[in-house]
Amino acid sequence: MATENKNLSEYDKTLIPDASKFRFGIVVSEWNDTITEPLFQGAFDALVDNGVLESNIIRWNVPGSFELIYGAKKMQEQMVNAVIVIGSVIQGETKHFDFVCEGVTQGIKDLNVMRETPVIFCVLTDNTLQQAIDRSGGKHGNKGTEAAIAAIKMAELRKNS
Ligand SMILES: Nc1c(NC[C@H](O)[C@H](O)[C@H](O)CO)[nH]c(=O)[nH]c1=O
Ligand SMILES: CC(=O)[C@@H](O)COP(=O)(O)O
Repeated sequence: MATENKNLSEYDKTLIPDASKFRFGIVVSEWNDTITEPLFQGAFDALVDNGVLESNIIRWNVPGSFELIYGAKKMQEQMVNAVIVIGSVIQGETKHFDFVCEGVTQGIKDLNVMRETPVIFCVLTDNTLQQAIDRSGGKHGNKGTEAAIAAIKMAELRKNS
């Protein structure tokens, strides 16, 4: 199902596990911060809306999405139940978009494979700025909200497995 058929901000609180005892690390890319800041706010608000204490949410910034890999790796070493990485990669004139997107995707995948702390992929990879706006609080909702719910569910799965 494409994003255009699903609002990223919608969730049923009755289906979300109790997150009041969980700690979360959020690593935020500074590139395209007009997009990554609303994504962070969406994630932060959703975590708090589901019982997470504000003091149990750690935020670190990194320069760009490619650095999310290292930031997430170091965040996994903190006492957190799950990590969320937040980035916005927007197509430019060159193939750099392809390499950044592939690199971040593979790097975050590797961290999920090699380590115990789940890392949630909240990295928008858009053709245009408008597509990014639409997915960071615009007409399609906020992917940060979606990522927060995924983080809670994966923290619960880790606790029970
Ligand atoms: N063009 C975008 C970048 N590029 C920067 C890289 O992520 C990285 O910081 C740099 O190559 C140094 O290692 N980053 C984004 O997050 N979004 C972009 O659109
Ligand atoms: C994803 C990028 O690195 C890209 O936005 C940079 O733009 P350009 O390809 O025009 O250098």
